[in-house]
Amino acid sequence: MADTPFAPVILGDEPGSFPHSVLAERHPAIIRQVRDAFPYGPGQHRALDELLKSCAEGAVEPLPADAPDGDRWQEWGLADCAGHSWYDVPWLWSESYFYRRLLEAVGWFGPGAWQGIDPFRPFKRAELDAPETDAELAALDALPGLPEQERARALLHGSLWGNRADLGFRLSAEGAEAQDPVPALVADDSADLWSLLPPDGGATVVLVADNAGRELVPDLLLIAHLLAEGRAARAVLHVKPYPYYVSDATTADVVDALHRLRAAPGAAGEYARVLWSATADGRLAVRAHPFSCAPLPYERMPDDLRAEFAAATLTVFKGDLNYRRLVGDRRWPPTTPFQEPTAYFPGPVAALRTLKSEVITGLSAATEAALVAAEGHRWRTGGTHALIQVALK
Ligand SMILES: O=P(O)(O)OC[C@H]1O[C@](O)(CO)[C@@H](O)[C@@H]1O
Repeated sequence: MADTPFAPVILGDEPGSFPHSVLAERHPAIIRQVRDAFPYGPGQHRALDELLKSCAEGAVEPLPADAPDGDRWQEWGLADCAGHSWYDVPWLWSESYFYRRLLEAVGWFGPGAWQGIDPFRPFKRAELDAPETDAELAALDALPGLPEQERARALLHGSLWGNRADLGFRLSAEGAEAQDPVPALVADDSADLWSLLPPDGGATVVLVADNAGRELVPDLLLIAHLLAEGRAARAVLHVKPYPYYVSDATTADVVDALHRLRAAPGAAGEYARVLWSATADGRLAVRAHPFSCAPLPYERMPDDLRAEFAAATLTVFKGDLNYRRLVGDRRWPPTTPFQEPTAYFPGPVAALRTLKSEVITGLSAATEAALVAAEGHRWRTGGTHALIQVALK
């Protein structure tokens, strides 16, 4: 990291900036949507009102004294952030704490009848049940006739572009889904990725998942392919321990996605059978580590997680938020080599991400110049560009 230029941490304090709009507009919109989606009682409505007020004009408040994860949040910086405006603490921290507080407001942490009821479930289910998902699954029937490398590439790109299916993003980026993605990737290290996963190579692949539904389904299909072709002998899927950033995948969402696949006709059902037997014999494991919902960059991961990533042949981080946490949520010069901010990572690491926030590394100067000339600042946050970046060790 010695040669890496100083890159300031992103805050949400600049009116008109993208991070500011997430705090000022997206979070209130999410509260409204959740409130409308459930027959909550007066206590929950009051708690949601208080959260709305706090987000709009207040300061970050401590957790209740009996919060089950109070100690963890102290470790994660709550004492430093409490009392400050949501806009003046690191944006990554504010966003994560917002979801933590929202879950508390609706009773997720219990005790009581609402304990464990995911406030985002109706949105995630609607997406999984949408006709677009049927069409995407039916398209898999074209794959069995193709050479393995082409199938592998198609499934890798399916997983990559699946990251556009992000419900939180769509809430405030009206029309984003309808815009055509720009097919050329702004960075493409996929040759390095495949070099780590040759057929019958016996690799262990860790996939740090992002969204449920139409992102998780192609992630699972990619895993099924890696296992079926021996490109991976074992896979570990990391999901969130609690609902987060609206559509992030939890274990319940993995179960829903697997049921959806298993019920599908044709090739999709075949992939489901591969996954189902791999979970039964331990070749595919699901983990929900508390740090997956931490408001911190992965550079500060705990030792057990570091050991797990160190033992993997390749760890794949999906999506925008995981990218922010992998490289650090900072204003890097875009030409900073991806290898520099990920130098701390204990093994080979890949990022598959569509660009939905301002953080970016690893671009060539020519690519950056072309993006700026064509779109100004918009390419960073519009969700129409994507990248595959790999840091080999
Ligand atoms: O689902 P993804 O790809 O992680 O994207 C979620 C992104 O949405 C945001 O809330 C705003 O873009 C970011 O904080 C986050 O990076």
